Formats: sequence, C-alpha cells, structure tokens
Amino acid sequence: MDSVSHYGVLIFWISVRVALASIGLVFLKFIYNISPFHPLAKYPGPLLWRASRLPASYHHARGDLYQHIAAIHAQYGSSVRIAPDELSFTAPEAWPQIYNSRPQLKKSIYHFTPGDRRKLPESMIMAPDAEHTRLRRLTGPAFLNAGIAEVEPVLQHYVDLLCTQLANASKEGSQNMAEWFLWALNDVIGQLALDQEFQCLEKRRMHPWPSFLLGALKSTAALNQFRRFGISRAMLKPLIPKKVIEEQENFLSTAQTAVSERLKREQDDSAKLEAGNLDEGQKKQRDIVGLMMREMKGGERLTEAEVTANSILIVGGGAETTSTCLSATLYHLCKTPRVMEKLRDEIRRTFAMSEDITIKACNNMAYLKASIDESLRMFPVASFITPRMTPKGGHTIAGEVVPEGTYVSMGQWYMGRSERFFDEPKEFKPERWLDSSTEQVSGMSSDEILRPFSLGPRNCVGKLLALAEARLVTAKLLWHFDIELDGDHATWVEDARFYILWQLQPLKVNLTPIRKS
Ligand code: HEM
Repeated sequence: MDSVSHYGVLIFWISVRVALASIGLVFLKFIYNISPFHPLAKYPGPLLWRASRLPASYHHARGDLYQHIAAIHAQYGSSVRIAPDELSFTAPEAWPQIYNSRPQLKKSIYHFTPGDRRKLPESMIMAPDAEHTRLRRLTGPAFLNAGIAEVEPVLQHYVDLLCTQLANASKEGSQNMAEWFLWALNDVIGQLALDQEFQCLEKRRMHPWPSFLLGALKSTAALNQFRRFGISRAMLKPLIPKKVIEEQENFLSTAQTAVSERLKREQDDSAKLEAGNLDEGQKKQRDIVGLMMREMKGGERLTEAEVTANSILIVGGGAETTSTCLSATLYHLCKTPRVMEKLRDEIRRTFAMSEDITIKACNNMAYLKASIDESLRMFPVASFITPRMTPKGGHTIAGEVVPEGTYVSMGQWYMGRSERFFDEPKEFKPERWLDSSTEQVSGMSSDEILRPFSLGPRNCVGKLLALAEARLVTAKLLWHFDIELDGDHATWVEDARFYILWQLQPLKVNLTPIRKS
C-alpha cells in the first residue's frame, strides 16, 4: 500500500470514529435530557420533545408548532416542557412574570433574527433594552389615539377603496377575503410607513415589497431552526438562491430611498412653513413616518437610519397581523349567524351613511369591539409570542423557580380555547367580553386570561392602530354587504400555518352589496 492510500484509510477510520463518538454524545445528551438529573425534569411533556429540540424545530418550520403546544398542554397540564430547554405556561399569573418583569427577561434570538447592524440599526423588536426604551419613547406617540386620528384619512381612503373594489369584484363570483384584507392592509401600511402607494387593491395583487417581506419571514422561521443547531446564516448562505439575496438587497435599498425621500419632503415642508410659503393644510397627509420624526422635548429625535429600520419592521408586522385578525373575525361571524345578524343590525342602525363610520364612532360600539376581542380569543394572531430566557439564578414563574437559561412563553392558542378558562370555548360569543368584570369559569375576566398584544415594555406598539383598523374595516364591510361563506371551510382554522406570521387558507365568501334607501 503506498503512503497516499495509507493516509486515506487512516482519515476514513478517524472520520468514522469521530462520527460514532458524536452520535454517542448526542445519544447521551438525549438520555440526560430525559433523566431525573436534568434541571427541568419535573416539568412534564412528550418524551421525544423533552429529549431533543428536533420535534419543536420541525413543527416550527412547518408552521404548526402552536397546535402541538396546545395539544401538549391539553395532555400534560399548565406548565409543560416543549423542548429540552424550553417551557410553555398557561397559568395567567405567568403573563407578567414572563413579559413584564423588571429587569426584563431577554428575548430568544431564534424567533425574530437580530438584524445586520452593518446595514441598518436594530429595529425596536430586537433592540437591547436601553436602545429599545429610547425607540419606544420616540415612536410611541405616533401610535397613540391622537396619532391615529391624524392618519385616519389614509385608513378611510383605503377602506372605502376596498368596499368599492369588492362591490365590482362581487359580480364575478365569490371572493377570497384573506387576500383582499392583505391587499387593503398592505396599501394602508405602505402609505403610512414608507410613503408608497402599493396599489394592491387597485391592481388586485400583492406589491413585490410586502410579498418579499412575507416570504422572508416564512423562510426565517426555518432558517432559525438551523441556527439552533449551530448552523449559522453565513454557513447557509451558499444554499440561499442568488435571486433571494438580490431581492433582499434590492428591497433594503429601495426602502432606504423611499424613507430618505419622505424625510426630505418633511424638511422641505418645514422650511416652507417657517418661511410662510406653505400653510398646514397644504402639507401632504400625515403618516407614521412624519409622526415618528417629530422632535421630542429636549431636541431628541430618530435618525434617518432608525426611521428606515422601524418603518421596515412596521411594513412587515403591521399588515399581515391585522388582516389575519380580520379574516378570522369574518370567518367566525359567517359561521355564527346569530352574532353576524346582531352585529350587522347594530352597525346599520347606528350609521345612516358610510361616511358616519369613523374610528371614534366605532370605538363607541361595544358589540363590535367585543366581536373583535372574541375573534382574537379564538384565533390569537400572536399565537406564539417570542419566548424569553430566564436570567442567572433562575426566575419564579407560576409558583416555581425556573432554572436559568430556560426559554419560556405562554400557550395562548390553548388558553383561548380551553374549558379550563372559558365556558363553551368553541362558541363565538362576543357577549363574554361585554362586561370585562364578568368572570369566566376560571374566576378571572377574559382580558386577564388573554394578552393578544402581549404586555409590558415590549408589548405591541401598534395595538390601538390594529384595533382601530379591524373595527373600521369590519363595520364598513357589514354596512355595505351581506356576506356568507362560499362552502363550509370546515378545516379553515386547523389548516392555518403560523411561522412568524400567518399563512391562511383562502376565505371564500359571497358578497351582496346592500342598496341603501
Ligand atoms: C391584530 C393585530 C396585531 C397583533 C395581535 C399584534 C401582536 C403583537 C405582539 C404579541 C407583539 C410582541 C412581540 C414580541 O414579544 O416579540 C407585537 C409587537 C409589535 N407590533 Fe404588533 N400586533 C398587531 C398589529 C400591529 C400593527 C398594526 C402594527 C403597526 C402598524 C404593529 C407593530 C408592532 C411592533 C413595531 C412591535 C414591536 C414592539 C416592540 O418591540 O417594542 N403590530 N405585536
């Protein structure tokens, strides 16, 4: 045997031994994970899920993890182990312990991926605490009721366009409302956060930008699972098609240009205003970018790069979320004729004209508000809120000290649908929200049990806007149309997939425009 082939054989055997040793180590790790010596041994859960991260990662990438977590809670109770180092809770007292503790628990880096700081600063969703506090202080006012009132004309414009377009499209047959809601909400958010007319409603198609963002978020869910096993994004880069990388860079630079142009206009307008060459009425309509740019007392304001990073976040997170909430609301209304009739009658009785339907007026409609809340109970858009990690020394959750380094989250999908918390949980009953002091079977009120927008300093900054949009769109739709499902959509809820955002099955409805006398 010559020396080359000798070394070849040697390398082969070393590789085999290293591979066998690695498999042995992994196997030993599995055994340790399920042994009574593991720090999380007292938390129950399915054997394979306790032994390895693989089942949770696989189902996260498939989009049905939330359903499995619910099934695990149903079988094993309120504090369960869903991976070797991860727990899920359903005791409502755990909400503030996880999401509103001081100091804050760190967010998992495997849900949203931290951004590439060489290109843009971190947006608020993954910014470290001190940076996050500053970003929330500066962006927060844009999302309060006063800010929303300023951008209402944009919302009204697109909701009216949605109704006009639907009136035409309804002549062609049933319509997929999951798609129409996505188009409408993307038009709104494109205008508010990037000053762009996406024209999704007009052209009846998604604009490439939100479409790219939705696709990217879906693949992020899968890529993040590789990262958990030590396979970094850089290592996976050769596997990502060149087209996707180009699209990503293209998107980033066009978003940067869009925000730059918008900010330049703001400066030009301000200069003209100061010089007396423009009055307030001539300024272009308000948007979130403009509101975010407002200077705070003390001269503090966001930088252009910070506005861009957060505008991209808002385009990614501000449309699909509300449109999923709208689809789920319409689905449950169609499936529950008693509620549909009651809500429709209330809306048509209250408003003589479509123009009377304003955000403020909708906020006074108790049954409308309760219907949206009930929809978020049965279909919590944030079905799996970013897990947090317990700090050094551990952290008390649901009466037990959870060891340090454990990922923890709430099983919200299960909680909303559980008999442990709600009477007749399968019934779509807005009435259960009408008096917030009404106790559910658990002895708590509905809004103590569920937190669809999370809580604490990192809760949803867009909560009021999302609720305003959902109420306005629902009210205008039911004012203009009689609506019923086309087909029974028996597994519409079960077939929905949650990655970081939702992918819904088509929601086909027949719309009959109402002639108003
Ligand atoms: C029904 C609709 C919505 C639901 C259920 C929802 C839910 C949530 C939840 C649970 C979080 C916390 C995520 C975490 O802990 O990582 C969040 C964060 C956030 N949401 Fe929403 N959201 C909705 C609509 C919106 C809208 C319309 C906007 C903006 C226009 C928005 C913007 C944001 C932003 C910027 C954050 C990050 C906040 C921070 O980290 O401080 N959301 N949302």
